[in-house]
Amino acid sequence: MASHQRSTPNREPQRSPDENPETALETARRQLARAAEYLEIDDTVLERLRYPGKVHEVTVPLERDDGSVDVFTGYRAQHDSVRGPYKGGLRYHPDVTRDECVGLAMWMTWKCAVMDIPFGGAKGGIVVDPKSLSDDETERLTRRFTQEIRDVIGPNTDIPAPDMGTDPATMAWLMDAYSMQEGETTPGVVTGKPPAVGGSRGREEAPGRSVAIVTRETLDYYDEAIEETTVAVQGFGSVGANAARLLDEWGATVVAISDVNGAVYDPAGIDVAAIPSHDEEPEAVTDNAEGTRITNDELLAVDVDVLVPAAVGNVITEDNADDVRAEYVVEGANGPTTFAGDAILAENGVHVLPDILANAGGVTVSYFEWLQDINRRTWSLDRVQEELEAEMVAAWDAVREEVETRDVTWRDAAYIVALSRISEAHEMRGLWP
Ligand SMILES: NC(=O)C1=CN([C@@H]2O[C@H](COP(=O)(O)OP(=O)(O)OC[C@H]3O[C@@H](n4cnc5c(N)ncnc54)[C@H](OP(=O)(O)O)[C@@H]3O)[C@@H](O)[C@H]2O)C=CC1
Ligand SMILES: O=C(O)CCC(=O)C(=O)O
Repeated sequence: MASHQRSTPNREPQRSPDENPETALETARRQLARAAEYLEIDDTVLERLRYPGKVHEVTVPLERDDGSVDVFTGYRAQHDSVRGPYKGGLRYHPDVTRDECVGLAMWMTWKCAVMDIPFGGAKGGIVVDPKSLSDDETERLTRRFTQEIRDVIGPNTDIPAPDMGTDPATMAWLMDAYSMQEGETTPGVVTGKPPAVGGSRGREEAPGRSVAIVTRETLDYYDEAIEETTVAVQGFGSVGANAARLLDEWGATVVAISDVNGAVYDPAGIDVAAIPSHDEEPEAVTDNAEGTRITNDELLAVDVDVLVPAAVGNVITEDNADDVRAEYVVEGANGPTTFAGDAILAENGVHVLPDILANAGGVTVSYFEWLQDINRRTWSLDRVQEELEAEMVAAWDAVREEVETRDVTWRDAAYIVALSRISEAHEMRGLWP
């Protein structure tokens, strides 16, 4: 094991779920408990799923451009690998915590299962504001972080990918740092790389594309014409910008978008293709989009048909869920709705298409990328988009079937699909070595 790395087995004190209910981990555990009520899952399997398999905490020193040294903390939480290698993104953000990584890793386990992808769930990150780093500093930080987690990642063990604050360039540095240590080029260790170094065409836009596909299928199911639909999107990064642009292309009117500094609202529609995404130019929405300036909180309450929260977690809570006027909430971000907020939306008849389904295009194309890497093949963009379309429609349909047969919410239905597959795999493999 690399120096500075501390692996902690499952030693968390048993706490009531009422304590600290707003964390990603508590929300994930409450959602798990709720979905389990619909299924006959072995208690020991259920208890196991409440905890991560392992959480790795590492110290990452960084030499700044001026020669000074700062020290950052990084995590890799590995939740469950019963269906395949751990899989999930790396987040560079000042609010990254151990518990947040564990909650996000749990969601990855469910997400891969709802898509029927042979991967488990992981998530990691570094507690850092990426905007405070130069490109050279980001590269050095990423290479050192890779060195610290090298022993616990690999193409058959745990395969990282981008998340908030990381991008294809970050993944290329990770792949290079890992490959240098291995002594051979190992593209399958990470996904979301640039196509020049084994990345898949279409990966960057994939989570936004899946948000758009899930929105389209759902509107169609409820007999709503997409051309008559208005949409508000919070966050204009990999997920938000691509979702907004596709929905606009398919005929919807995007009336509100946002970045970290606030939102812009124009009931006549915003030309989303003309606004740079976060990857192209951070904070570009409030600098470029024309319309009325509103806050990110106000965006959640805009009178639209579809609301796509695609930035940070915990934005729809018990305090503001009643203000949501959209009929459909399609979760682009991971965990944008708290457990209490979700209950209010359900009571108000709002259809919530959950994150583990809606933004799963990212990990699905990551799976395609991994297949291309380990088989040394390259797929065309058309093939990636066709296969993503087919996978998303199949997953949406499996969830729709549970919605209809059990008369449950879309979130509960997605959890039922995922948990059935995971618990069956656990029961077949057995708990003990
Ligand atoms: N990237 C991926 O493959 C996937 C990401 N996700 C999830 O989607 C969400 C967004 O990720 P991604 O698009 O990659 O992130 P990016 O870093 O590409 O973009 C994030 C966007 O959100 C804005 N933003 C940041 N903080 C806030 C805030 N507090 N309030 C409102 N807007 C904010 C940013 O604004 P600014 O430009 O001003 O900084 C930017 O527009 C996350 O929850 C992530 O976990 C889910 C599936 C896959
Ligand atoms: O592409 C991946 O492996 C995971 C992306 C991710 O972190 C997510 O879906 O939340």
